[in-house]
Amino acid sequence: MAGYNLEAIEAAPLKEDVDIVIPTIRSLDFLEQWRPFLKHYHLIIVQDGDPSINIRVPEGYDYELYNRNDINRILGPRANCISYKDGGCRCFGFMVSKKKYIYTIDDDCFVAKDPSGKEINVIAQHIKNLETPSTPHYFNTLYDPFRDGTDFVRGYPFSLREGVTTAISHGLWLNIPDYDAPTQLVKPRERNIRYVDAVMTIPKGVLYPMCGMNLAFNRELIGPAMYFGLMGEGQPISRYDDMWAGWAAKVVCDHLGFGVKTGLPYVWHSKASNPFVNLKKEHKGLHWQEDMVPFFQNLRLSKESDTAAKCYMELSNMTKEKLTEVDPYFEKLADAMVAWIEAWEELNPPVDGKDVKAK
Ligand SMILES: O=c1ccn([C@@H]2O[C@H](COP(=O)(O)OP(=O)(O)O[C@H]3O[C@@H](CO)[C@H](O)[C@H]3O)[C@@H](O)[C@H]2O)c(=O)[nH]1
Ligand SMILES: [Mn+2]
Repeated sequence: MAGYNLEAIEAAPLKEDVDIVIPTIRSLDFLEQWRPFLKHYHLIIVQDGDPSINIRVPEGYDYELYNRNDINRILGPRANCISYKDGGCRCFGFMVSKKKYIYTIDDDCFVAKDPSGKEINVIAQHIKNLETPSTPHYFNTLYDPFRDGTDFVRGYPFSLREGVTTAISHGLWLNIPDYDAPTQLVKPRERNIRYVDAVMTIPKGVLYPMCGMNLAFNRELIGPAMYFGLMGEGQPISRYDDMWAGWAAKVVCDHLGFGVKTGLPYVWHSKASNPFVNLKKEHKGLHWQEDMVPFFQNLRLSKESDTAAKCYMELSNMTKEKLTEVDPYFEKLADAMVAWIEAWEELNPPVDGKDVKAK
């Protein structure tokens, strides 16, 4: 696609502009294998669970590490908005970063190979996805027209070919797919071995189940809407952290005129979490998603909400108003959403008194 120097994006991995956020309750040994691709980047590690455990960060990495004591110290009374004993604690890392882009990855994901056997540079592909426009208003049947060797197909209106700024790049997984507990239970041996060489824009008005395992986004544009909710210990729900963030961030992107892509790059997801444990953690979410998804599908944000933070405050009011009838938990979640935005704004004061506004 003319006008975008994809070679240059590949050669320059934007190391000054990207932070890598890793939530972990296990070990960081997986970083040994990632060294060729991740060693140039700054890591923000969010250690979940017992803060007295010392976790080892493999040699040579530049990193910040936060445990629960650090989160409590930095956020004070607002620390309650960060989940405990749930991968959703990763969003604390989004808040303390100062970079334009975030790449977040789970600690059981490894370097995947493309069908030619070449190791996949996840950051290079996510940056390509993010630095080229999305096309949410009309579907291109040859997928992302901004990739090398393809373009807009016949019948694609020229007025729409400029596209919109991309805010989210959702990458996929080989080996262990991101299934819910019931699907894991009935297909314990299923593995994803299908490498689909495609990136596509998720159309405007369409929601999707966003997985936090291999995800990149522009935190300047959409960071405040990437709240992974209030889940885990002390809450009636877990493992819907990324789902909540994905639904909210998509409606905010649609409202502000930003795009969301899904597809490449792949990671190799190594570990199947225990489906029985997952069922216990997820069962309320399995019921509530039948209400949460229509809630996000039907809501309309106001014209006055012209930044991600303002949209998110409006979403918090709507959550309280509409979802509390599903369960009183949603009132707590709505309050946590407000605390999240207040904490975000304290740690990320608007530059020159201004937030990033919609186009
Ligand atoms: O209490 C916890 C549990 C986990 N983590 C860290 O979060 C990620 C993902 O955890 P895990 O690999 O156990 O979960 P999966 O089922 O394979 O992954 C999917 O579930 C999602 C919902 O939480 C998650 O985003 C998906 O990728 C690992 O890094 C764990 O160490 C944690 O911090 N606290
Ligand atoms: Mn996993």
